[in-house]
Amino acid sequence: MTGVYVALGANLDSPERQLDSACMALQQLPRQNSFRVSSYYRSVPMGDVPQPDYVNAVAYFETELAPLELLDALQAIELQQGRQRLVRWGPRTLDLDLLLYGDEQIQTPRLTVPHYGIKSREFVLIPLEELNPSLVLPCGTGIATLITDAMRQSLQLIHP
Ligand SMILES: CC1(C)Nc2nc(N)[nH]c(=O)c2N=C1O
Repeated sequence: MTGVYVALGANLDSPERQLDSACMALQQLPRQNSFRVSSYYRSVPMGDVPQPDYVNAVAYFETELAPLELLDALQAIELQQGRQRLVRWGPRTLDLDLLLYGDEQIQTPRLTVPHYGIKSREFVLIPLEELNPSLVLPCGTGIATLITDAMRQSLQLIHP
């Protein structure tokens, strides 16, 4: 079993319900256990495409699925929940991004792990810290060193 962290994001079609459904689907994945999810946070859209605020969270679970099998499973859940890739960095019903796969560093045409935004996105770092304050990235950086007061103030806790 490998411990993995997945970022959840949604800003269309009842985003909180989208994340609830995604959490149910993640818990149904084969060969996984120890599922935990952070609180939900409201965040201002990153990027310059006008769109509604996001609801973000991070989930943790252990899996026997290989990285690309897990990626396929995440993309299937996104599609089941109506994900349409119309505009790059545009609004979406559900985004599931594989942030970390154990301590592995993966670089393939389909998958880069750790996720390229993991060190800069407050809507990833704050929920990650909630799940594991002492988390150290494969490069050796502790996530606690990456979080600023400005990041904390930019996110609004929705519900634990
Ligand atoms: C469009 C882009 C880059 N911006 C985001 N902005 C926020 N706040 N949350 C996201 O999940 C998110 N996802 C994205 O893909």
